[in-house]
Amino acid sequence: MSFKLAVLRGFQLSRSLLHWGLKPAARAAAKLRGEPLRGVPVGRAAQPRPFLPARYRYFRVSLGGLAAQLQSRGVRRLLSAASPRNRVVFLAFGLGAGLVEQQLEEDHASTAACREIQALFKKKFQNSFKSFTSGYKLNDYVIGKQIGKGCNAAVYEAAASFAMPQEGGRCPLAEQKDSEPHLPRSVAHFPLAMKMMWNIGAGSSSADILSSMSQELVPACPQALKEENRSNTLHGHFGYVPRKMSAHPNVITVYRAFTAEVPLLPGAQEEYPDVLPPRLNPAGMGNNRTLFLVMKNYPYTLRQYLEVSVPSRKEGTLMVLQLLEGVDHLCQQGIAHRDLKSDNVLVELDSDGCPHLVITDFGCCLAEGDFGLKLPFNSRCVNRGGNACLMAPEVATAVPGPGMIIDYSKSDAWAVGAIAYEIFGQRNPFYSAGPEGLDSRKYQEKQLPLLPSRVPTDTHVVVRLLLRRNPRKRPSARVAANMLHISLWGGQALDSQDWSSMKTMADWLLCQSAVVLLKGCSPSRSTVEMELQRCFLANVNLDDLRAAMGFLIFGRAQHNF
Ligand SMILES: Nc1ncnc2c1ncn2[C@@H]1O[C@H](COP(=O)(O)OP(=O)(O)OP(=O)(O)O)[C@@H](O)[C@H]1O
Repeated sequence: MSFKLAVLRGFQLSRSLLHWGLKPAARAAAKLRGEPLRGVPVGRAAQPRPFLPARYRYFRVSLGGLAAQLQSRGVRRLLSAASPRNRVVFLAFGLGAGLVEQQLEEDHASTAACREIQALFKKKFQNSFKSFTSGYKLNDYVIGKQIGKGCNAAVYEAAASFAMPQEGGRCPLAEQKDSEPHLPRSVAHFPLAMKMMWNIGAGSSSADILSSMSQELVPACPQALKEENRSNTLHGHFGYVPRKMSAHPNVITVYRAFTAEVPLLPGAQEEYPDVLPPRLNPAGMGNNRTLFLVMKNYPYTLRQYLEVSVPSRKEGTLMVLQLLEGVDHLCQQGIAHRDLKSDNVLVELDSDGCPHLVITDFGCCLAEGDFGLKLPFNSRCVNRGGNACLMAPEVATAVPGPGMIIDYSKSDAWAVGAIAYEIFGQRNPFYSAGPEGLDSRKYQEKQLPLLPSRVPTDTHVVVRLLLRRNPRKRPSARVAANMLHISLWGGQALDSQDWSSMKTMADWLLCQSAVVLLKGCSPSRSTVEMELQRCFLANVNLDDLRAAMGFLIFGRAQHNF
């Protein structure tokens, strides 16, 4: 090996320490020098880098040990005794190890900055709910016409005397935004939506109904249930207590949930006679009481919205990003929606006319306290979720058996990838019948159709990565969301910079925080963009950012070939 090459190798080896073995190496070095370990969270540090192949992980640890030894006095003594040629090679190693130290310092500073930024933005999302003591009876509401229907429920527009729009158009229960002029008239006059579940076989006592329809209560706010029902659920009176979720701008909030006798609502005899109780239809099979859920009334579902509008490039990306933020929020709370589709996403327009998306209909969700996002799949009777077309490959291909588990931690993110085609004006490839249609159980990634050329490259990259068959090679919703945040707001500042430098990233994050804080101070309304930026900063984490950057660089490189 030539002298120059040896020096270069020494330096390169130390650089790879930086890249792959940074924290273990630095820990070992600090330990050898008897210094206390600072700042680096242990659990996080132990996680493998996204592109470090498993076979190199052992190597990472040994490189770490090597870096530590380079710092030790013994090696320094060895250095002084070595020939000039070897000394230069050792020095090159030393320089690299010095860089490890420097990078570690940057890491400490960036981790601390991330923590502070998170704390600043992690305020609880307020869903503009005002605590009323009423709204737990059907009689509290005026019910208008039917606005939707699924396989399990009919949804009606509703208003409540205690929550009617007041002078100036403000509704105390579900606060109207300044975008009211965009809304169809009925939404302004009926600010609420009432979902009446169809009850076949769930019994007629409140406890039985709440128990068997408990998934619908997952997005319910703490005041949604009346005190006695709340304490029943809290004390596990029902066999199964689903997780409760905190509010999020991209997830529906159920304001009220109560049981009542099934009324004869407009269109009932014509549209769903079979599920009515015999009291209303002698041939009906429904129970006498059922569950009612009160939510905000949204003017469109995503499917309806896309039938009448073509989102711009940026709006399309913001829509995908909102779905990812909503899904990430669910994952963080150990909940998988399992039935994401454009009918289960509601849309309203913000004050700038940008579509604001919320995920709704939790009837198929997985929200069990014991297993989190992993479902034991030991029998065919276990329900693996809703809509089979948009079932992620790992769910659709799972075979039941002893010890089998379905991991849902990235399945909703996969569905977002499929819905992105609809957002960008194409047919969802997993819906189309015929030779062009793809089957999530069998498709190959190269069969995925290209998105229209107007779609930004990074968005294209994210969609393709989300639709990877192997969940281990697929980014999580958080990482995919970060990729879009970086692409939307980091581009200009960071394109020309060295992203591997944590300092560059931390500087950018601090700038973003300042911008969002300043925008938040202005009396103007909250917009989709502002809300998304707040979400990003509230969840900012160094490892997820690094992973997002890694995926972006990798995806961009692939896209250009
Ligand atoms: N909050 C709301 N605001 C406006 N429309 C709504 C609202 N909630 C539901 N809808 C409308 O009602 C339809 C049916 O609602 P939902 O999907 O919750 O019922 P479901 O019977 O549980 O559906 P599925 O067949 O997917 O199980 C939706 O597709 C939508 O058109």
